[in-house]
Amino acid sequence: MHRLTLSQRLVLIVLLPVALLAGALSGFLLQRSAATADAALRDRAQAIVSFLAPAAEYGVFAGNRRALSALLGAVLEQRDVAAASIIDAEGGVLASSGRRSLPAETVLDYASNGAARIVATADGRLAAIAPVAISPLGIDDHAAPMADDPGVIGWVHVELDTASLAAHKREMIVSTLAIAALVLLLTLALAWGMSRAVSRPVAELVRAVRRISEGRLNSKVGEHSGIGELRALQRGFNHMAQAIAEAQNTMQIRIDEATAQLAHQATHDPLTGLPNRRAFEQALEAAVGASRRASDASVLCFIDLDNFKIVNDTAGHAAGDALLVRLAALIRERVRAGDLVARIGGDEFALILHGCGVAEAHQIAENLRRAVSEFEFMWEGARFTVGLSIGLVPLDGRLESPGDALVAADLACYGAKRGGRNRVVEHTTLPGDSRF
Ligand SMILES: Nc1nc2c(ncn2[C@@H]2O[C@H](COP(=O)(O)OP(=O)(O)OP(=O)(O)O)[C@@H](O)[C@H]2O)c(=O)[nH]1
Repeated sequence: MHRLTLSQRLVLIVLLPVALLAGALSGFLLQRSAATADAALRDRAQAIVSFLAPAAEYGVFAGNRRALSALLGAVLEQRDVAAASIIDAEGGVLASSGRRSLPAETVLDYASNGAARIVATADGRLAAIAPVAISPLGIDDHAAPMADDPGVIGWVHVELDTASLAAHKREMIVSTLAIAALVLLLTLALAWGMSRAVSRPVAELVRAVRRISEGRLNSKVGEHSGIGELRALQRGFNHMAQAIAEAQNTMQIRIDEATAQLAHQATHDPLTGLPNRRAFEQALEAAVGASRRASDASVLCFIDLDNFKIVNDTAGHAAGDALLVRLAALIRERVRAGDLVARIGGDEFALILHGCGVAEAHQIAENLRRAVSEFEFMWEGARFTVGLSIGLVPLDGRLESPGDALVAADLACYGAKRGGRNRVVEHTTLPGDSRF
């Protein structure tokens, strides 16, 4: 039973009681109708002999066999009458018609010992026996003659064939079973339709829940169930699935934003928004590698602000911060789109000028230096100017590592500081060289 599907269970729930009821009702009706048919046949047999006995009185009394035979001929024309006979009080057959099942002695036995007037014979007939009595009043329903009544002068006996009764019973059984089968078939069709109306939406919901649990959150079900409660369930499910999908989308967007923000924070300077030292070191490693592998030349510039500390000390840290932001933008505007500008320390910046010759790099660096030195920073009425000391190193494949490149650029910048600040100095010797 536990292996049955929902649909099969629903069909069984409806069909079982109906089948039991149909069986019980059919049995009851068949029994009742069989009993009624039996009783009707017995009544007919009784009625025939009750009519025949007084009619035969004169013939028996007079021994008029011809009249009695004519009487029996009329009786034999009655429906289902298979045989009839009239016997005298001693058992002598006065008239007989049809093929009798009960011999005269047996009829006399039944009659004389007062046994039932209606008996079933061995070959399936129904026999009715009635006395023929001399009575001025005839056969009286209220005072029927008894077997040992001296007025009894003979007996009439009629045998009814029960074949048509049996056929009638068979017809009853067949038609009752056919009606029961029809009722069961109709109930089955109805139960099947009902169970499908319930089980199909439920199965669809189960499939959708499974899809959602597998991560397919856009799963929906149809909202066209004919059953109101199920339709409400379908709508509710779709709203719920949509809410889950939207919550998931919102969450994913926030996760993506947070991830992007974290990635940006990991590689950018929060004050100026420029790539930070970490991003710069990665870019420098790539540039040095490219210069050594494919002679893909670049130029590294190490930039240190001149006299920046004065701004901090005079106008405060916030002023220093604001100046750093302005200078970062100023530098960014003056290099090419593909060049890298990074803030790698407090007042230190670095440039990687990709695919750039030394002469062009000098031009760019000089342009920057001039622009910064000409820039006047105003803060609360005070005016500040700063300069740039720039150390320039060609990444032409001769430097072995990013570390070497950075040391060389730092040294060149230091040279610019030593040379009086606000200038561009190119580093021309190699690491390992005694002058490096
Ligand atoms: N406002 C601000 N100041 C910073 C920041 N990071 C570093 N500094 C300051 O920048 C200054 C850098 O020192 P120095 O390079 O010696 O100052 P300088 O005046 O430029 O000296 P020279 O390079 O010799 O010209 C220090 O006073 C630091 O406190 C920052 O993020 N914001």
